[in-house]
Amino acid sequence: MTTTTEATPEIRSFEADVAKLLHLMVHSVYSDKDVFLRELVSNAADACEKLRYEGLTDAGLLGDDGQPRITVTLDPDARRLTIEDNGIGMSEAELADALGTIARSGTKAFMDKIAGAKDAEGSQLIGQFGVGFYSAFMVADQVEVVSRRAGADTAAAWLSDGLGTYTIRPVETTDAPARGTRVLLHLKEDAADYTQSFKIERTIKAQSGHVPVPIFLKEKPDAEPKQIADGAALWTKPKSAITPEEYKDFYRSAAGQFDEPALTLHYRAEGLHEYTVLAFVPETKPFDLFDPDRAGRMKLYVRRVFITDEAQILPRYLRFVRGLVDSNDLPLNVSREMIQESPVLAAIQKGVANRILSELDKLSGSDAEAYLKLWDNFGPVLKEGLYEDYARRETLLGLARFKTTASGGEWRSLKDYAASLKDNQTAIYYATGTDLDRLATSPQLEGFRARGIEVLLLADQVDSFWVTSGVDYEGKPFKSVTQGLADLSLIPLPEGEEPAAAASDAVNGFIAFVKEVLGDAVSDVRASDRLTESAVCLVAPENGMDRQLEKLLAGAGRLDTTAKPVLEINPHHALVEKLSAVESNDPEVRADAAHLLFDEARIADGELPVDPRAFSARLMRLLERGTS
Ligand SMILES: Nc1ncnc2c1ncn2[C@@H]1O[C@H](COP(=O)(O)OP(=O)(O)OP(=O)(O)O)[C@@H](O)[C@H]1O
Repeated sequence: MTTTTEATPEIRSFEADVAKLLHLMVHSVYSDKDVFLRELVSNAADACEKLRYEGLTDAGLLGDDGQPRITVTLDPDARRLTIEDNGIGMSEAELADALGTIARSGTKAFMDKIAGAKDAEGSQLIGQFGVGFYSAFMVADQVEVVSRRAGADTAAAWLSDGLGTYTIRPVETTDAPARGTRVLLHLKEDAADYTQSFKIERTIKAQSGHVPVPIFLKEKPDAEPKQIADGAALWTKPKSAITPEEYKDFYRSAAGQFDEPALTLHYRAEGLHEYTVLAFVPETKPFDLFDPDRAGRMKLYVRRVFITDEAQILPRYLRFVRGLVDSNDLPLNVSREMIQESPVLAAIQKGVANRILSELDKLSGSDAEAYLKLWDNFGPVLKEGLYEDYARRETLLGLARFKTTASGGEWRSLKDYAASLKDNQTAIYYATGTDLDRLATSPQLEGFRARGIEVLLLADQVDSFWVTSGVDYEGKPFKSVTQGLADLSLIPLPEGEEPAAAASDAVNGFIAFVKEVLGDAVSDVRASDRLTESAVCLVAPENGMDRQLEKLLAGAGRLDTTAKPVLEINPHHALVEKLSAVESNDPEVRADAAHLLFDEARIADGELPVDPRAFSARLMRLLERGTS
């Protein structure tokens, strides 16, 4: 065995984000500093699991120490706390890479959040962003990490006071764990109680009692280690032997969440394939929910050996589900790459996704309030499945809930909607936009309201995509209220109400005039049957793209050209009737009015006038006329 020579430690700076994060972490006063222990124990357990996995193909890595173990050692006299594992360990390069940067995406978002977060939220955030290790600096003013990678004959030490720089140096292997990592915390004065054994034992049992690696505690450096957690994987125990509290603790330590699970699912699948599932739906939104990679975090185990958390066990629209699947059938020595191809994994993926959706469905029936809360959090993500997962579309449509013009702010299902269809109603109508309140008052809805036709108000970005993907519900297509002709005349008005008379010749003449004036700016100008109060609105041409989707795609630079809208004019609006009566030999007023009506319709849609300067000149001209 060779040992390394003493060298001057090299001083390195933290990546800018780490330095900022450390500053935030140390200077925010979290009420719950205990999280650091959960993070370090969880890293130690991960390291043991990684070794267990690599040991499958390279038994030599385990040497004569095949039992994974985490040892926490207290030293009250020196005010020190050490967490040591005999896991995979880190080489010098890995140390610098893992403990000088932040690997995960979304760090910027995290920083913004944590800067404004309240105490409890702050500690919740730490685990979710893969910044767990740095939480050590909440309680320590110096942290030393000595590590020796499994199978390596060198060891290295990382040292930092968390103030912007760290050093890395090679150390003698005799000063390092025989294998794995030792994290030594020089505790701050006000964190001295983390050397009290009862406190550490209680905290570890509560936070990390169910990690699949046994944990030992040494009250003093020379004390006998005492086992405080058995490392028995919680999911292998029968359901009846697990308390809700134990599930919750496991969820928190495994998922890095600090809330309660909104739904806990624990079952064993038997038959063709045998596997155990322990999955949780969080009560609050994890912060990586809308990360661009949309990666799930379900872990895959094979007979209690952690294999990977990148197997994408669940479809991406279920990425908010946390937990694990432990398979009995996959070969233990399967490579991570091969797993993706495995028919066993495909069967697991199918089975688990179906089961989760059916549990959600059950919950919607048994506890509507809990379900709606869950929908409130994850509905926008689940709806991605409507255009990504054709096979489960019907199930997902059944799970979907909507705010509608008839729901008074509550959620409605499509079943509710279908039950209140009007006579002759052949489509499910919807309006898309970015803001629910604005949507509810959009002029395009007026005619539908007048006939008591319910309209789904879709304010999530994803809505524009699934509604235009050829979806239907019980044979009824989804149709935008801003698209094509409304055809409302076929649907009877409420009793006692008369349909509006046909547009007068003067109005028809005015509409033709507006069309001529606007020319190429619109694809058509026509009398509207969807307006009852407003004078004008814009809709998409019959076969045009939904206007909201068009705006989204154009905004993202994914459309070269956009369709010209149709300007619909309410033929019974008092202003329209008056304008129609303006002498046609006063073309200037009528032309100004035509442009202003078009601009007004654009403004109601949240857009700017075509030419803001011309708009204001026309408005001034008309106001002057009106007041002179
Ligand atoms: N005890 C350890 N043994 C081996 N590697 C470790 C250990 N502790 C930390 N690391 C390495 O440092 C990296 C950063 O750790 P950190 O706790 O900051 O984030 P993470 O564990 O990746 O994410 P999360 O906290 O969300 O689980 C880890 O990914 C791992 O590679």
